[in-house]
Amino acid sequence: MRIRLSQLTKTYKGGVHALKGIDLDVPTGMYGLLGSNGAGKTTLMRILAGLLRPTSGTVLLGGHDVTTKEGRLAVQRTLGYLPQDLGVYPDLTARQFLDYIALLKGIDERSARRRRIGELLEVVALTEHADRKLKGYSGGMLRRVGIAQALLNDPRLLIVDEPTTGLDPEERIRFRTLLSRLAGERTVLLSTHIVEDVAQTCRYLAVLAKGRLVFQGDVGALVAAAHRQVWTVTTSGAAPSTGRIVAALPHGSGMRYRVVAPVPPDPSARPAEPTLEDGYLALMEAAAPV
Ligand SMILES: Nc1ncnc2c1ncn2[C@@H]1O[C@H](COP(=O)(O)OP(=O)(O)OP(=O)(O)O)[C@@H](O)[C@H]1O
Repeated sequence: MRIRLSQLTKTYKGGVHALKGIDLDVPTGMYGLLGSNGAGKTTLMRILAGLLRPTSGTVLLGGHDVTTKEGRLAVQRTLGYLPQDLGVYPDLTARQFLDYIALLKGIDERSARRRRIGELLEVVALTEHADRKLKGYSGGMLRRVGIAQALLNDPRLLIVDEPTTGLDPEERIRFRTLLSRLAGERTVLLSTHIVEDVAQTCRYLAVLAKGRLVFQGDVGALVAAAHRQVWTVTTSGAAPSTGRIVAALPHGSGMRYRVVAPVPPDPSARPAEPTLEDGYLALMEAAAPV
């Protein structure tokens, strides 16, 4: 399902400008939305999910304008949302919890619910834990229950807000692989501040900084934008005084620094091959130099 945003703004009561004139076009497949804390990601996700009204602008999901009541109703059935803070009932088992959400989503027929929940427990690899109470689940397992509830209505658009925060490395990799598998013909919009999650799963991404869209395009273009902006500096110990240091490793009797800066941070600096993280940091550096 294609997403088209035009001139989208959100100003909260009290005057916080959370989104400032966003124009964005999201194709089908897995799409990353990167931004630091407070950049406006959750605000954007909640507007897309129809839970928050924008101050101005249009939001088209598969051609329906979700800023109108008719548009929201039209897309409700084709949208799945995993919020940052999904509340669960700890005394329910995963199967009971999913059954309860399926009822809320209007899957009235008991056998249809049972079948769908069985399928989804398989998809998220929780079948063997399905009859355990949620209070005994790890963070990663709870996140997978969250995905299962978002998939109950087989949505064409799946919105996931910072799903890997706080997960251990194995769970993070497992979770993002699951999201990639789900993408296929769906649009999966992954909002995160973890650059590696986007690098490993998305071909396209957008970057938000302080409510503004500062990049949209393919991952390769953001990496390429950091060309000749990433440097290796080897010193006897002292850190370079300009640029953003992204790594510092002991090297012989001194130190080797990796630095993101628009110009060489030191006469001895050598250009280094950029990664997506470097591209992201170079963009942030340009938006708000340290
Ligand atoms: N209900 C609200 N009322 C007033 N200001 C808000 C509200 N919700 C968010 N904000 C402000 O809007 C800005 C964007 O917040 P938002 O939660 O969308 O960012 P985010 O990128 O999701 O951040 P995080 O990664 O920390 O969740 C922040 O300055 C935040 O303090």
